[in-house]
Amino acid sequence: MSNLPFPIFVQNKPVDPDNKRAALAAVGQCRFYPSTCSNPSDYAEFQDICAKNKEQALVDTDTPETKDESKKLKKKYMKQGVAMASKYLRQTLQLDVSIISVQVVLEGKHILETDGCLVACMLDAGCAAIVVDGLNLAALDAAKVPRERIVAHFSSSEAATSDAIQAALSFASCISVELSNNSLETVDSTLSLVTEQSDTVDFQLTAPSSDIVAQIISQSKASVGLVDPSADLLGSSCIACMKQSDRQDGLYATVVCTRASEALGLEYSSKDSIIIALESGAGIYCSRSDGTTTSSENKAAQTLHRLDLDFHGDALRFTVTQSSGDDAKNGNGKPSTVTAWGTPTGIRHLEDTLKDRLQSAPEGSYTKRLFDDPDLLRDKLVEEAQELAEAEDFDEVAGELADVMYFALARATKAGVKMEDAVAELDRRTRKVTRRKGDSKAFRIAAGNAILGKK
Ligand SMILES: N=c1c2ncn([C@@H]3O[C@H](COP(=O)(O)OP(=O)(O)OP(=O)(O)O)[C@@H](O)[C@H]3O)c2ncn1[C@@H]1O[C@H](COP(=O)(O)O)[C@@H](O)[C@H]1O
Repeated sequence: MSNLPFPIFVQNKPVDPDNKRAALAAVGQCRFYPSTCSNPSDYAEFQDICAKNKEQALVDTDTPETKDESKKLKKKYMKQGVAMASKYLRQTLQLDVSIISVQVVLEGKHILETDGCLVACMLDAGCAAIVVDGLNLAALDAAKVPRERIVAHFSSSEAATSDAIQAALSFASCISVELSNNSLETVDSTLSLVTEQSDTVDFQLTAPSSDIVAQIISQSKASVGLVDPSADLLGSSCIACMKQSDRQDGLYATVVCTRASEALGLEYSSKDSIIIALESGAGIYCSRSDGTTTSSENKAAQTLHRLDLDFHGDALRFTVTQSSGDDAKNGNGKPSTVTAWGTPTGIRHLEDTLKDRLQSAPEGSYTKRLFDDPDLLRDKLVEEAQELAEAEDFDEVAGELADVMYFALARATKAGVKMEDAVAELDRRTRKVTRRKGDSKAFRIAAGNAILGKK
């Protein structure tokens, strides 16, 4: 994907619909400063997370007599810390880390006093990277995570000397520099210091012109973070970074898809419609016939999660969730629960069928039987999982996998969980840095065997 400028929340709340900033992070990436970007009670919540990590770091696992107990305690604190951080990101800041790359700016003292535990905690909770003062080499070292997950930040171009950048690059694959003068010369000189192919530089700008943003982003390795931008500035800067549309009306083709990457339709975007989409957090597009943005009716129909620019820089993808209910219409009067190409197939079709069965099922529906009999559903899940585990040839594995998917989807549908929710969880897990041992659980095996034995 091509690069778009991203918001840096220094003073502003990341999600703020009242001030027309409902979905700025939908550009795919954002950075936030926990100490200043929201109200004091939110910061207190973040400090509780730091305190929990400190508790984890202080557990003594060196004393042989108490080693096992201490390890358990450490693991317990770790899980508690990750749960607190996940809640803070998702509920308090309303950032969906499963679909956007979220960077959190951490103070060196918090990293050092938690012996790096806070870093692992924030990354396990779904943050894509942590941002640390590039001059604080002790904190960068104490973070103890792969350098791809660390951004070394310099609060001025004067601080980002050649020596300082080289030192920081031992720990971080991304350098971030605050550009107070918006000087393109500084951009060039900084970029020339970062020679490794995969290393990058973020330039942090306050209220720049969209031309400057486009010029910086056109350089390879460079990204731009905008400090507390309005939707207008961010949207205009995004458009400035895109290639000119080859359509006469200047609109950009926009593929609309679900979180599970199913294409729902093709729409068109203009600068105005992108800005309104970022302001409102809805799937808003531009009409090809009269150039107007789609109606407020549409705002209720699609929640915007993310927009991406394609490799060529002239087509967009909007990832949305459509509100369910056959009466929900999008701006073109099409039912929102089906794709522009008619009835879906595959997993989406099965999911829709199962949802229907929950409302009303025909005589003899097996799915209804499963919904009405939780014990049967549990037993079938165990049975089909075992059959999948023991299947041997290609066809057998495919068939058993289909069975497992059917029963698993029946279980999920009964609980109101959608495939998209599982996809979000899988995406969130890709950010984890710690690995669990993952042994099988004896009591679960015994329970499964009891089910299989009674057949
Ligand atoms: N994908 C499935 C599906 N997979 C399995 N099953 C049923 O699950 C039951 C148990 O499956 P088993 O493999 O154990 O079959 P079995 O015959 O009991 O045992 P074996 O002989 O295979 O060992 C059978 O009645 C299967 O028909 C399914 N039943 C329904 N669906 C889908 O769900 C939709 C709605 O189904 P109804 O609710 O029945 O209308 C259907 O249109 C399908 O798309």
